[in-house]
Amino acid sequence: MDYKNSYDRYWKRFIWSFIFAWSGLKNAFRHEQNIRIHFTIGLVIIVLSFLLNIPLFEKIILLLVIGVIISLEVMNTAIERVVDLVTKEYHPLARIAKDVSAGAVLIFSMFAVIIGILIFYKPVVELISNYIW
Ligand SMILES: Nc1ncnc2c1ncn2[C@@H]1O[C@H](COP(=O)(O)OP(=O)(O)OP(=O)(O)O)[C@@H](O)[C@H]1O
Repeated sequence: MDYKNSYDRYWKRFIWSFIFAWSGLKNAFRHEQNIRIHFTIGLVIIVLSFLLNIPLFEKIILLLVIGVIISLEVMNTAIERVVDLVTKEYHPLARIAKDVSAGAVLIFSMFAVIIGILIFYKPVVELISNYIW
């Protein structure tokens, strides 16, 4: 019976952790413009990858990159909230924490742009040349 109880507790905790995570995502999506922008760009990229017949392996890379960027944005939001919780006053460490956290998103976004150009360059050039000739 003890085993049964702890099993139930384990699954309840597991399910509740998803509910809490979903609630955090809803909050971040509602309040963070950058997350909405990255989400929209991600959707556009996925639709374009189907329209331009991008190979499956490259589609998987694009999905991975989009997932990492949105996750980084969510993590950046969490750091911003913790900093705001610690101090509402101006503090050089608060500035550094927020700026460094935003810097992490910026670095990956720049690599994402390079990956996007490498993947889309050839199909887009082919599409344009087919359209012109
Ligand atoms: N408590 C603080 N002390 C010092 N500088 C701060 C503080 N809070 C914010 N800043 C600076 O202001 C910038 C903008 O911060 P703010 O929290 O307004 O926007 P954000 O970090 O982009 O968050 P949000 O996306 O919610 O607007 C930060 O990147 C940081 O440089």
